[in-house]
Formats: sequence, structure tokens, C-alpha cells
Amino acid sequence: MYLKSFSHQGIRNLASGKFELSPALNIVYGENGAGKSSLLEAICLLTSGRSFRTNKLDLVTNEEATQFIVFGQNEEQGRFGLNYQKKSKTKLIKIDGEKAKALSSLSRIYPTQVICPESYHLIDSGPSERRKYLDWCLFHVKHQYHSEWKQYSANLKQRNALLRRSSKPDLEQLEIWDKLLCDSANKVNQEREALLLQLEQTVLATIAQLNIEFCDSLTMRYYPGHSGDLAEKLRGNYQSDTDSGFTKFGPHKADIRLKVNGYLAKDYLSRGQKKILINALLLAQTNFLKTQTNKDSLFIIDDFSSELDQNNQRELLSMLIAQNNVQIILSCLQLDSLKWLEKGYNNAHMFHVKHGNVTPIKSSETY
Ligand SMILES: Nc1ncnc2c1ncn2[C@@H]1O[C@H](COP(=O)(O)OP(=O)(O)OP(=O)(O)O)[C@@H](O)[C@H]1O
Repeated sequence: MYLKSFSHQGIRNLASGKFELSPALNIVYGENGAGKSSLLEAICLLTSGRSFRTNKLDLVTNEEATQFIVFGQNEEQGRFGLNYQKKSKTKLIKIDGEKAKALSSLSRIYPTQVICPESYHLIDSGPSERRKYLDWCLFHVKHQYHSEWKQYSANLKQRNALLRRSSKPDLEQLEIWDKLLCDSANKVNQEREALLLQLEQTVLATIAQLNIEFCDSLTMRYYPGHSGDLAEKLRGNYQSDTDSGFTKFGPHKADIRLKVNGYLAKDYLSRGQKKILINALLLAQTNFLKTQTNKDSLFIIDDFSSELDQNNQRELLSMLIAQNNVQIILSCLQLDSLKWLEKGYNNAHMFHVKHGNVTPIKSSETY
């Protein structure tokens, strides 16, 4: 299954448009400021309900427009889309003529991976990016996980509300909420830990396929957001949790400890090496998903040539193309850097972007 066609209206500097996509490789090219990232962002909004550049949808909406609309079509769902209204801040999601409540119904259709300058947060930033990485897999692989996580979040919210009610801990009430929180935390931790063990094997296999020797010794370990027993940890911190009005320990603070040669990847690897590892981590997720659920993925790569050197670009793109389960949409400034692809850029669908206008171009005319 792949995204066959895509249409957009009211997105940043882009003029409205509709075009057909290739199930394999799609190349978006054009000068700086033409609108390439905006186009990729629009596709990402359709397939994940989110932008990879901002969480403020007002910024994505054309400055003179009151709304944006993105629509796509595939064989299974028919037409599906997202409409955002700037004034009321409402999002309307439609899948095959039916209204859907949550953005998650869009992201279930196409598991979407994005490689962009912000992807590097996965290694360099705090734990939340790594939790997202793990939860992304769980979301697509284990359907019950979404409700288990929602249950944990609801319990956490209640406990935090209780902490804020008074400057003295309400011991009786806290005990009740701790029990519920620990039960739901156990479920979340068990799912995450089990999945990470499996995922680590796929990551190592992908690293071997991509010949990333500096990552031979990579380990991925789950840290559940506390040491020792969670119930005890919570009990030992009643006063400090009440002072801050926030629960300090639990799966909402979990992390994946990524280590190479025994050191944290963020402290040990060079910037270039981190980029290569992140690509392998994302590619591994895609492979994992295929083996677990038979689902195909969409891979969005923004500003392809600036992110990796020529050799690594080739390794990554060749491997993505060889997957057969990945639809690729990449943007670049110039096509020269992709001339190593087979004649006609592997029959890619090509899109030239100029001053916000997207024009499909025959690949044979540009090669
Ligand atoms: N809400 C908006 N409304 C109208 N135009 C916008 C809006 N947000 C950004 N722009 C403009 O859209 C243009 C396209 O930006 P975009 O980042 O998509 O370009 P790009 O082709 O990816 O450029 P680069 O190669 O330099 O990364 C920019 O000139 C930007 O100022």
C-alpha cells in the first residue's frame, strides 16, 4: 500500500496543487526558499497529523489563508485528509468520507519516518525523543499499547492534580493513586522492554547491512524512569513531589540508553557518525514494522544532500530503494548529487518547486 496521490491547499508559500506519487522514489527539487520542505511537511501532516518543523499549525497555514487542507488517496482507505481552521484551531479528519476523531487515525494509515535536521535530537536531546522512537514502534505493532499508555497518562494526571491540591501530601489519597499508577506503569514498562529487546536485533542487523563498523558494539537498554521499585520510589518522594506538584519517577521519564563501546552515543560519536546511526535506527524501525505487521512505510528525507556525505547518501538510498516496502519522498537543491542512480533516477517521480509552484517533470527530461 502506498500514497498514490496528494493534494494541498493553504500550506505556507505553496500554491494549491495535486499530483501522483510513485510507490518507490519521489524527488522534489528546487532552489533555496522555493517550498520543498513545505511540500514534504504537507505530506507529513497528512500521514502523521504533525509537522516535522513546528507544532504550531498556524505557522504552517499560509499567512493570508484561514485554513489548510491536505488530502491523499490510496487503495485501501480511498480518500483521506486533514483540514485545519486557523481561527477556531479545529482539525477535521476525514477517512473515506467518514469523520475521524483523533489524529492517530491518520498516523495508523502510513507509518511515516522523517529525516530532517531535527532528527538528530534522537541522540543528542533529552529522553523524550527516544521514548517517542520506542512508542512509535509500539503504537504500530501493539494495538493495545495506545490504551495502556493513555491509562498511565490519565493516572499520572490525577496524581499530579492531587499533589497540587495542598502543600502537605495527602497520604491516604496518594496511596490509592500510587497503586493505580504502578499497575499501569508496569504494563507500559513491560511492553517497552520486550519490544526494545526485539528491536535491538533489527537495529544491529541494519547496522551490519549498512556496514556501519563504528556501531558494531551498539547496545540499546531500557531505563524505566526510576531505579528500584517504583512504589517505594514514589513513597520516598511524597514531600518533594508535593513541593514541585509533579511526579518525578515513572515511565513518563523513561529513556533508551544508546551505548557504543560502553559510552553513551551522544557523548562518544562524532556529528557525522550520529547522523549515520540515526538513519540506521529509523530504517530498522521500518524493517521491524514490516516483519511484525507487514506494513509499508513512508520515508520523508528533507534536504537529502546536506545531511550526509556522498557515500552515506548512496548506502542509505540504495538500501531504502532495495526494501520494496518503503515509499521515499526526498528533497534536494540540485539533481546532480543523485546522478549515480540508474538512468531516469530509478524511474522516480520528479517534482520541480519554484516560488511555491510544484510542477511534475518527466525524469527522462532531467537525467
Ligand atoms: N505561513 C507561511 N505563509 C507563507 N509563506 C511562508 C510561510 N511560512 C514560511 N513561508 C515561506 O515559504 C518559503 C518556502 O520555505 P521552505 O522552507 O519550504 O523552502 P525550501 O525550498 O525547503 O528551502 P531550503 O532549500 O532553503 O530549505 C520561504 O520563503 C518561507 O519564508
